[in-house]
Amino acid sequence: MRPARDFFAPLAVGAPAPLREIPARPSRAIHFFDPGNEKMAAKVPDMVGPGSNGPDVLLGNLEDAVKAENKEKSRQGLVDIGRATDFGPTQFWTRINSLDSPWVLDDLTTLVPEIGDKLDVIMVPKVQGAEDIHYVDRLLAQLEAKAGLTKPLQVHAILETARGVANIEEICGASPRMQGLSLGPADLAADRRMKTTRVGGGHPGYLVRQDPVRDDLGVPQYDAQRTTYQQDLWHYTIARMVDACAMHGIYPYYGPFGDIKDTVACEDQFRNAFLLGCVGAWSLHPVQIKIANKVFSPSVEDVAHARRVIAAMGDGTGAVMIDGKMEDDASVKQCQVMVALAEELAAIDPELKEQYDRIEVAGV
Ligand SMILES: CC(=O)SCCNC(=O)CCNC(=O)[C@H](O)C(C)(C)COP(=O)(O)OP(=O)(O)OC[C@H]1O[C@@H](n2cnc3c(N)ncnc32)[C@H](O)[C@@H]1OP(=O)(O)O
Ligand SMILES: O=CC(=O)O
Ligand SMILES: [Mg+2]
Repeated sequence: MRPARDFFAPLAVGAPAPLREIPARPSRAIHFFDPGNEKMAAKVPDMVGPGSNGPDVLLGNLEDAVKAENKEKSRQGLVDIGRATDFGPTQFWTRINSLDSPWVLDDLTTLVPEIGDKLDVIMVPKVQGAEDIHYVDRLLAQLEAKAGLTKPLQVHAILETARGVANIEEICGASPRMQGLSLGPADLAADRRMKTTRVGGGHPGYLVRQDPVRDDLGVPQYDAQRTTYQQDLWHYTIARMVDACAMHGIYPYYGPFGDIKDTVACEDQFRNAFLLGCVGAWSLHPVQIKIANKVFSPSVEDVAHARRVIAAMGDGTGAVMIDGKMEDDASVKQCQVMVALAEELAAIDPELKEQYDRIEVAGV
């Protein structure tokens, strides 16, 4: 067991000191691209920069969705992009191959010396427990020291095995490098033996049905028309993820939504995650970037309301009535979360800033 006083000690001589706090950088869309796919890679330079059209995070994916014969090409493509690109305010992440794969060691021993100074976060798939994070933690420290890096790399774990979900709290607290968790619904479904064939989203068979109406004699009419309500397959896991991340001061994300054409359901799934406490989601196709940017930015109406409550609450204690509703110490804290997020996003998104500023000018 590592005693508390050693938690923030570097794990290799010469490695940078771990961060005491994970910075709250906007990361509404984590946009996946295959760095070995020339067409996708060519689009990366135009996706960099402030504003609501690009993603907050560009992630070069080396794991699933990259064919085995292309692993090396994709890794080299990522190095080339990392070297050639000035990412400005856009974060640059990678998803390495899984820890039991034949590629991951080369991923880390190549990426850290070559582009470790450009990378912000390393996403680790199929994390099973704290032992996986400890392995990556020590190896990164050794590689950072060797490469002379001055900024520690952060680590993001994908929650996509039943064991990972069972060990969620220890994963979040395994290292000061831990930046966040993403739900990996596709692998998680397979690992749990769920009877689905989709990448995220809902399922029409997962529902509850209204009780049968009864006739005048009180006999239930089972065959009569009854409303059904589709339920969210991912509610339990997302809620667990949000609590574990909040407890450890790190950030929860919804993962992939594979039905690219169904932008409406994608928006719904992202919004559920946003309302429950997630800060972003993955985008697999350029069309999903805009959806994530919209959903994970507080609405102008919510920000206006939150500012009114904060102004009315003065020092933040007591109770007031606004529009017929009671507001007190607890609701003002929710409003502070909303306004703090709006301010973070406005700092990197000029279009949003203009919208949020307009309500201030209008004096709402
Ligand atoms: C369960 C998991 O692990 S999820 C994470 C792993 N999966 C991924 O990373 C998938 C990433 N996305 C993709 O591979 C692709 O978007 C696909 C396969 C889903 C769809 O690809 P396509 O059929 O080519 O989509 P489409 O024809 O609409 O593409 C339009 C253009 O956008 C480009 N494009 C598509 N996806 C991306 C992307 N993620 N990033 C950048 N450009 C992209 C295409 O290359 C194409 O370019 P072109 O106009 O120059 O020809
Ligand atoms: O990697 C993501 C997933 O859903 O699996
Ligand atoms: Mg996966």
